[in-house]
Amino acid sequence: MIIGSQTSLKGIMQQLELVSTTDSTVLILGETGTGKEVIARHIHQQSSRQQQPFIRVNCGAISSELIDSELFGHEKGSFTGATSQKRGWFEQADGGTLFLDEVAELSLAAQVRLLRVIQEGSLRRVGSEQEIKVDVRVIAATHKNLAEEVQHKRFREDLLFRLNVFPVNLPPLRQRLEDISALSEYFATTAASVLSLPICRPTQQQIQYLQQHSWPGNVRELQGVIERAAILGRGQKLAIESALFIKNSDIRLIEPEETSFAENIGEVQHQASFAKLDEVIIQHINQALRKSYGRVEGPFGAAKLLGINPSTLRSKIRKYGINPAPATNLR
Ligand SMILES: Nc1ncnc2c1ncn2[C@@H]1O[C@H](COP(=O)(O)OP(=O)(O)OP(=O)(O)O)[C@@H](O)[C@H]1O
Repeated sequence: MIIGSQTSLKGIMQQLELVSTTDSTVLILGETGTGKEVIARHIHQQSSRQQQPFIRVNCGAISSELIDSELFGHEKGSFTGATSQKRGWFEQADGGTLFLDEVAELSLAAQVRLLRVIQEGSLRRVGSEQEIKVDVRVIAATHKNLAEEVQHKRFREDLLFRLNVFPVNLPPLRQRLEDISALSEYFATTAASVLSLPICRPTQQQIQYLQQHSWPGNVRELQGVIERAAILGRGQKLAIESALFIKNSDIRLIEPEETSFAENIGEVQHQASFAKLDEVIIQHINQALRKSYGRVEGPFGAAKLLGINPSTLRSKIRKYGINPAPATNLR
């Protein structure tokens, strides 16, 4: 279920309708938690490959020594530890879709080989001279600014051109506040079912409260907050203020009590009324970071805007767990 397909994501969904049925490579760009994988799966499901495998590979999670073998497979004995022949992700996705998540994390050497497979539609397993034909649709995603990565020579320009046939820019949640209501309702319903609790829907006032948050973790963060709110509310209400408070404040505030977590809820809710100052500070810092494109220091940095020392700002960023990265679209 893609929430927002009739609102903030409507334009994107219309584009996806056009591209899904083709075999075009798609590059999905967006901050962490904006729904890149959700979109990749949707493209696959709308394509003629829907009955074939959809394989997701987190390129950032594989060590550079193993990446070739993981992507392209290997022959028995091709390196120490290669005790048997192995088909790589490309071969496993044959006929279907390979979703290369965090593609910017690939080493430059792996990028060369990836480009070759995409262009030629064939690969060689590690330790083999034999060309194997593969029919794979590639969808790649990253939260990084690839143009910047190319500039810093961390990403190959030719691969970017090849991947960037059809770019999809997913906006961060703070730029699609109109979806917070539907997303919260959806997550509240799924949380209730998972937790076997009665469904509690967010009130209008709670939606407005949620819309004031900056959501550096985007939809994933909202999902976590709503689930926590359902637990804290024990099936009677969504305890949203407490859920956000626990996330943003020092968790030790509620730990010293020897009583159970559930018994602490009343206390936490009482403390939550004092949490607003933290919330304001976080939002203000986020606003300054957005204005300064994530720069902390320097004449155009966020510290200057806020009138504080960069080191003070850094310690606040750490304290509040703020993500200082700017919006990462291809510019
Ligand atoms: N539009 C949406 N409708 C419903 N659920 C969504 C939507 N967007 C994201 N989600 C949910 O939010 C969570 C994060 O989404 P997803 O994993 O697709 O994000 P991502 O951008 O791929 O994250 P990362 O960059 O960290 O890999 C998932 O649980 C997903 O189901």
